[in-house]
Amino acid sequence: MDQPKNYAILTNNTSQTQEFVAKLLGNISIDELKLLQNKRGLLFSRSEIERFMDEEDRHDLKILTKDTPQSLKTMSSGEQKKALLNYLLNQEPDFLVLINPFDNLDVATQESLKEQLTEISKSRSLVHFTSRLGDILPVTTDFFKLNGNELEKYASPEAFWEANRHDDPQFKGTIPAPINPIKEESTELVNFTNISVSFNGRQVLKDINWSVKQGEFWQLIGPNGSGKTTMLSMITGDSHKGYGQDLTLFGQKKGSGESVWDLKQRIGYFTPSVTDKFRGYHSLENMIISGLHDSIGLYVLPTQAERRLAGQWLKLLGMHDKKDTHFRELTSGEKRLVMTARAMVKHPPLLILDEPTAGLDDKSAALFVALVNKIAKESDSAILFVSHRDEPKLNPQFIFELIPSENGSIGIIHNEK
Ligand SMILES: Nc1ncnc2c1ncn2[C@@H]1O[C@H](COP(=O)(O)OP(=O)(O)OP(=O)(O)O)[C@@H](O)[C@H]1O
Repeated sequence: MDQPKNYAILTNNTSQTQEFVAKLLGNISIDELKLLQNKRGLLFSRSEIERFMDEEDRHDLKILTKDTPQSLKTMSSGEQKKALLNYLLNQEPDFLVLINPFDNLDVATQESLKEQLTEISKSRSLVHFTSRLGDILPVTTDFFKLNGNELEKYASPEAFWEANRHDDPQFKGTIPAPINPIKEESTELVNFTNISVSFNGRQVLKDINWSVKQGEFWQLIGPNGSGKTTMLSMITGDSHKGYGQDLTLFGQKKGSGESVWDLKQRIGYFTPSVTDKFRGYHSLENMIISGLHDSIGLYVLPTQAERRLAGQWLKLLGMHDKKDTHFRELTSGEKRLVMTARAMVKHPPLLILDEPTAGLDDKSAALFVALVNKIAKESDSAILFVSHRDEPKLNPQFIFELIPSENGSIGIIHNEK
């Protein structure tokens, strides 16, 4: 039997991936992929996982999780992806369409998924849509780029790699100062002392000790399911697991009558799914100003000072000429830069960025990382950057690593990378 073809399709901010995948799975003829014509393909993507989560939530249909009492929603990304892949393989498709399969996965899980896909690629074709060059599988036989809806084929792997290298991005100018600086009395923003967390009798975090002080730049890493989201939600006030334990936030012991509103005031938070809340027609200027009011739209007329400040941020991002453009018209990379500016506009004592580069192409991710490094250097905000990926150019001062063990993850601190 001939070795099946394996296709890598590099995507960028212009790619209409969803439309293209719909064509491919709908058996609409695509010249460059004609070997897949009339074959049965199945989709492995984040959106599929979300669709199954929705089925569980709304219709109580446990499809991917039928063999476990746990819901898909509470599983780690690695557990969710494993469940989806098993489900798809059981249906014996001719080919698999993968969209950014390694996003949100830790290094070890990425490696084991890579091995599994390499094995699968021997018996069926893979069509791998990826925004990251580093994710391309060595078994790839045919290289493409998706520009808009057009597939561009490269004559050789060498031609592909040569054409898609990119230079390091730079921002010109400095981080704009806040209008009303927030005075933070406590030098220690976060303190976990021997914090442990269990879900349904299973311990997830064990004796976590961690202190984040003003102005520090931390990266929080750990394999899927190690408890990163659990820790973050204790900091943002979205989890009650901190009550009755020795958790202090901005100098106030958890459970001592602190208000969640007060907490939110001191934290700038960004995770890519937040972007979905902004579906209306918000101009970029209003988007940034709304960060001063913690609102989704803007309900009061902005002051001159606020408009000036928004202008300074947009200038820094190289989007000054787009101040009246609607947010929804931006590429996903641009949206994340604007959302980060929005989270940062007040200069909150703590800026949390949760998997902020997931799904971005290399160029947009590098630009995002350059912005974060700049914020770390030029502001007094402490930064907490959560990611699985080793973002090559990210310059955290400290890394907090969660290492799973049978009795829950323990935390280890590394100085710099
Ligand atoms: N509400 C819940 N009920 C039951 N189990 C939960 C709940 N929330 C989290 N878990 C479990 O706790 C563990 C830690 O989950 P958490 O989401 O904090 O990990 P993570 O490090 O953020 O993972 P990922 O990187 O995949 O997002 C996982 O095994 C998860 O299944």
